[in-house]
Amino acid sequence: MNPDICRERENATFNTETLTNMLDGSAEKTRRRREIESLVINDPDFQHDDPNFMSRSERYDAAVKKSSQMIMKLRDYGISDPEEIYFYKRTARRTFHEAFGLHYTMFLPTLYSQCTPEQQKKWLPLAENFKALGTYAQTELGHGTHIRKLETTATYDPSTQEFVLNCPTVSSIKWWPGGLGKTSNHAIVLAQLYTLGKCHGLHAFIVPIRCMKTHQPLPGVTVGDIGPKFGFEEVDNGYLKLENVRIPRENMLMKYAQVEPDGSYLKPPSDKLTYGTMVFIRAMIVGESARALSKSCTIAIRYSAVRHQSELRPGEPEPQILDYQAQQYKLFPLLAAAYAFTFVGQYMSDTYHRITGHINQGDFSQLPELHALAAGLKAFTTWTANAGIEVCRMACGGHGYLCCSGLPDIYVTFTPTCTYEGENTVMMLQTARFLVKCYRQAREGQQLSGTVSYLNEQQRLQPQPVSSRPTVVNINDLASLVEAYKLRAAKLVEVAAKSLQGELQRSISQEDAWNNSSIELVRASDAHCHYVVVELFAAKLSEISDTAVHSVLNTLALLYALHGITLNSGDFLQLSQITQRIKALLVEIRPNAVALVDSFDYNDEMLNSVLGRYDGNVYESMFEWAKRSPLNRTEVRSFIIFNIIQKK
Ligand SMILES: CCCCC/C=C\C/C=C\C/C=C\CCCCC(=O)SCCNC(=O)CCNC(=O)[C@H](O)C(C)(C)COP(=O)(O)OP(=O)(O)OC[C@H]1O[C@@H](n2cnc3c(N)ncnc32)[C@H](O)[C@@H]1OP(=O)(O)O
Ligand SMILES: Cc1cc2nc3c(=O)[nH]c(=O)nc-3n(C[C@H](O)[C@H](O)[C@H](O)COP(=O)(O)OP(=O)(O)OC[C@H]3O[C@@H](n4cnc5c(N)ncnc54)[C@H](O)[C@@H]3O)c2cc1C
Repeated sequence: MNPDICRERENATFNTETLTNMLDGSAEKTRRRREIESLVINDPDFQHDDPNFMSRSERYDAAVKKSSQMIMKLRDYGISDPEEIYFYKRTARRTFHEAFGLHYTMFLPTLYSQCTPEQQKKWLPLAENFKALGTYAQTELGHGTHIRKLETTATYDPSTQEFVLNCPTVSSIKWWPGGLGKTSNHAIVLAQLYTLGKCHGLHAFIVPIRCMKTHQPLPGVTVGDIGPKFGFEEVDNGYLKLENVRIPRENMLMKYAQVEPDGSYLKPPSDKLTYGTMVFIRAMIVGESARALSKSCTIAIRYSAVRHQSELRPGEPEPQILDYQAQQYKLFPLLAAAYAFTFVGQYMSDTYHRITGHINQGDFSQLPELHALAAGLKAFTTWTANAGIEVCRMACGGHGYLCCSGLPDIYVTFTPTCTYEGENTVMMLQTARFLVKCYRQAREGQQLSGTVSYLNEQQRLQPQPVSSRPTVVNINDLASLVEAYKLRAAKLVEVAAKSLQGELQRSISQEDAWNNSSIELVRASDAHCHYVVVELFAAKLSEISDTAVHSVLNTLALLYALHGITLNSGDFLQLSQITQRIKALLVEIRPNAVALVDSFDYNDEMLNSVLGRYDGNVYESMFEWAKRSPLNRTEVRSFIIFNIIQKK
């Protein structure tokens, strides 16, 4: 064990196991999670070479093999709890996505949430036994964001009681769905529904695309892989062109909207229920932001504890780079954000399941807030985590740029979360739409609830415009900082609403007024989400009984809130002593930095990083890894070329 990393662990002021148990929910949950992870770690079937040493085709084949092995092994172990399946798979996946990812994350959830009981009876056994292997095909070459303008059509033929699916133009070709290119034999296809000559908008259809026996594309189906990407190399994101493909009427997901045999259309209680799967994934991505950022912090902070470089004081030995204030200022606010997003991810998942429970009982009243919260937090956390992963990579110097550091793979796998499942700017504008509506309701005296109730509060406190009020902050008191973030959010929502109002008074259209206020609208959503994150971090602290853990997390929460103020100092009254306070907090966190990342409890296999190894033996591991590179399988590779050059 590297002596530096040993010393770091000896200096910690709290028990990492206590914090790990808190993050898992209990000591028993930690035990069970580790037990499941060890099933993968000790399984020779999952000991394979680094995918970075493979070609794209080899990576895809290996991913399909791993997905298949996981299915069989989970069955053999009798593991069926979704959370335990997730622990097993994320250990086996390491940093990468799996070939059957879309089947689990979107195809199955769509069947669960949008099929009638009769349709579930038919499709769930097929899908749960992987006979029907599916994806979610919504995006087209011409449209990803603006889904009301998707062009694929599903036209009902009452004479045969079938839907005829068509991609009428090149821009209507389905493009991007994960697992579509080579893996899936079915797809949930989002298409404009036409019946009795009328268009009823976007609906979901189960479309067979490959023969379940031969896996050959079915008649009228053109399908394939869209080619190499920035990352996701083991995933066959694909294209799908449908030409007069007929499916039975019963293949339209009819839990909310129906087409009768004669073609008559029965509309849903809300036309946004078709968008439900997207809300689910957005809500889940918040937790993914926490995991990607916490893994990156684990790697960068452990490496910074064992890396010695330069000279702090002449004549002294080279210090650990973690002792540089600049290195701490890079990494510790990200460590604080990783903990904040861990708690927000738990809150978002709980809120999603609570509200969808009400929706399943027919109460749709909280759907707007769920959509706004999931959209905003997905954008806010992925933008922060995306940038943070890059900071962690660069904080590791040249070795961070090596694939064996794990950081490039974390980055290229995580970065599309800022785009897929709702492009982040678009999502922030969706949240802003909800905030402006709530602001107007508060102005009219309506009582708001949930995460926007502060808009009432600000109205009651003082009738004068919120934006004119100074932000007075006690920088050592988290409650005071939460109030500052609340006031900032209220201010920026008011500024956005007033910008809209001002635009409208110039008698331009609502749409142009909206577009001309987009900057204020996005900033209002960002401030709202930032307040929600700070508020939830503070609320979590009140649940922690262990004083040592409470103290170290309180320090992190203060750092997260104060650092956020310096990043947005224009919105807060710039408090000169904030920087000094931040420096003092960095010093307070320093002795606990490694223990705090240890508490995330990532085993080396999942971390997949020679820089972030638990034992800190970095250099030896880097050299061993490099020697396994395919280019090193022969001592000489281009001798012929050198020969030609030398002969000239
Ligand atoms: C099983 C374990 C799972 C674990 C998973 C964990 C993590 C996940 C990790 C990885 C996932 C792996 C792969 C994922 C791959 C990615 C897959 C995809 O990308 S699928 C495609 C995603 N595409 C999109 O997200 C499209 C984005 N665009 C839209 O959603 C819409 O076009 C829009 C921007 C929202 C605009 O819609 P529309 O034009 O219809 O609406 P507006 O006119 O703006 O507003 C009208 C009204 O509707 C409300 N609303 C909009 N959307 C929703 C919604 N989803 N739910 C509820 N309500 C909605 C909106 O608020 C307005 O209301 P009001 O103001 O009251 O009028
Ligand atoms: C790795 C990956 C996996 C994917 N998997 C799937 C999948 O499985 N199934 C599927 O259906 N799709 C999938 N997608 C597609 C994804 O959902 C879309 O790319 C995403 O919804 C963004 O849409 P777009 O590509 O059309 O971007 P665009 O909307 O064209 O975005 C381009 C720019 O336009 C801006 N913009 C667009 N509209 C507005 C507006 N109203 N106001 C202000 N600015 C605006 C955006 O902010 C952005 O800056 C995947 C994409 C990726 C990268």
